[in-house]
Amino acid sequence: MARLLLASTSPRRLELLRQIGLRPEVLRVDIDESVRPGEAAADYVLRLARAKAEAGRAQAEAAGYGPAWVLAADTTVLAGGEILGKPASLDDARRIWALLPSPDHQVLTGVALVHGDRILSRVVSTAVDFLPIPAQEQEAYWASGEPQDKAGGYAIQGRAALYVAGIRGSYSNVVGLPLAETAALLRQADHPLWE
Ligand SMILES: Cc1cn([C@H]2C[C@H](O)[C@@H](COP(=O)(O)OP(=O)(O)OP(=O)(O)O)O2)c(=O)[nH]c1=O
Repeated sequence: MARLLLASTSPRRLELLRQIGLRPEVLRVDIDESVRPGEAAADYVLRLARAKAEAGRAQAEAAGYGPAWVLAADTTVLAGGEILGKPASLDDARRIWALLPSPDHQVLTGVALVHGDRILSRVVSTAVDFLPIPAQEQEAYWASGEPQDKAGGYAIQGRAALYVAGIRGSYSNVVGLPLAETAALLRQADHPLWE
């Protein structure tokens, strides 16, 4: 049995993997997600994805799991030269939203896969053309509960679809896990996709 472990508590990532017919077990890992001074966005998401996957492997080994593939990812938004995480408050969200339509922004996801002593990883970037959120809609959007746990303070798969004029690149990457590229990593690590 090819045991796939997902070192992420993001319900979106689990849902995306299920969409392509995979049924991973979920591990909760906690790592420090602070950005290092001067760190580029691509380096940041790659470092975090790898750290989550390594932490997942350590946890799986401690729990006595047999051979497994441990998958992890981290998503962030790059706009106006700034790395934007999850908004801490409505004021913070307003500041972040103002940076998104300029005229586009990048969503970057780092993906890492650990198997045995190998670690495979890559970064995928999607450009999102984002419309300004009208001032009179901002409070209600915040109150919907959707922005709080999302990088950039919005969810393309949710209400914020109405602010997305278009994207260039992977849609699943924006939701938190680029599926084509993740499948490529799994094949590279000899994980049988469907068995
Ligand atoms: C831009 C955008 C982000 N997101 C989500 C994807 C990620 O789950 C989240 C970014 O936070 P992450 O830190 O990448 O992931 P997480 O905290 O949800 O889960 P974990 O750290 O346990 O792996 O933002 C959307 O769901 N839709 C979007 O349109």
